[in-house]
Amino acid sequence: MAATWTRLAKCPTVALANGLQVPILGLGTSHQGGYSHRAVVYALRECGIRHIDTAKRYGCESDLQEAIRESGIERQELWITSKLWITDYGYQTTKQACLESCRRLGVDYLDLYLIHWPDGRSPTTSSQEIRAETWRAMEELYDEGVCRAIGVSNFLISHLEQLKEDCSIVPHVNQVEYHPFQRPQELVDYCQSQGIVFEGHCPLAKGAVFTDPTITELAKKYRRTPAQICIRWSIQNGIITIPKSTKEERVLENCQVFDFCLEQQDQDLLNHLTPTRRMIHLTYPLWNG
Ligand SMILES: NC(=O)C1=CN([C@@H]2O[C@H](COP(=O)(O)OP(=O)(O)OC[C@H]3O[C@@H](n4cnc5c(N)ncnc54)[C@H](OP(=O)(O)O)[C@@H]3O)[C@@H](O)[C@H]2O)C=CC1
Ligand SMILES: O=C1CO[C@H](CO)[C@@H](O)[C@@H]1O
Repeated sequence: MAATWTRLAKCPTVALANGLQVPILGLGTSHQGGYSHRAVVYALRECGIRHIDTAKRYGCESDLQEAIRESGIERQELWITSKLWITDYGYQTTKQACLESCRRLGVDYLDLYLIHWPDGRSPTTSSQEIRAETWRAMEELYDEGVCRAIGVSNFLISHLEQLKEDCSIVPHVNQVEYHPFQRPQELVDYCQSQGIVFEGHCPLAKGAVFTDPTITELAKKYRRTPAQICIRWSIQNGIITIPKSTKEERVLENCQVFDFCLEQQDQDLLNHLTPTRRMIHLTYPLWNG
């Protein structure tokens, strides 16, 4: 176990526009597939994970408080991201939802708070208006120090362009689906040009990439698993990645990605892979740029 910790202690970070450093590898905690207290404690205590991605929607913020407490890891050593769910969009509700997430997590600040999806739900206001109002509350949460960084998730270029008209703080992060089958390069480039850090979610495409012949061949070549190839690929592209597993042995496997390197030709292969399967969030464009 100590060896893994040593490797993760060297886990690179990605700098946000305000200078904060985000560990490039985090742990996802989506409700899909369930929550495992043991896996989270194991990730923190035994694997050296210091970055947790969660959301009100996942329903596990209170469980995470318990896992963090049990891990014994100090608050200031952790990077905790949570997200505002669509039913809370709006000025007052956003502020309240953030404080409630903090309370459930047992923290007095979040490292990063994201608007989970671009489309809020309100019968009376247009989405752009809701987003602007919501963002104003996010900016205040940032100014008040409740959130050390603020951002968005699943925003397309059009959403970011609209938000630009209304915001005084540019989102620090845009968290979007990113794996070898879904490579929104135009969006990645746009974010970079605006000083927005692009973060990848769903890095294993929930397992769909594991049977791809190119990925399985690379796994054989490097004597690694398909999951490790995908995680390493994201890291080598400089993209923050947050795989989730409820199994301790897989959490460990997903962390063992700092002791090998994909050759440039193999990185390029994955950067140009033709997806063999359509993935999640089907309402979104399929990117393979
Ligand atoms: N902002 C957003 O809208 C979204 C954010 N996210 C975030 O990204 C995180 C990761 O995405 P997620 O949707 O969970 O999916 P992932 O791409 O991380 O895949 C998770 C699935 O892969 C399995 N798995 C994990 N590691 C391995 C391994 N080494 N070998 C084989 N199978 C493995 C898991 O099963 P098992 O548990 O059995 O190991 C689980 O079924 C989320 O948990 C969430 O935090 C995700 C989707 C949308
Ligand atoms: O983060 C996520 C995980 O699951 C949700 C579905 O309930 C998604 O909407 C979301 O993007």
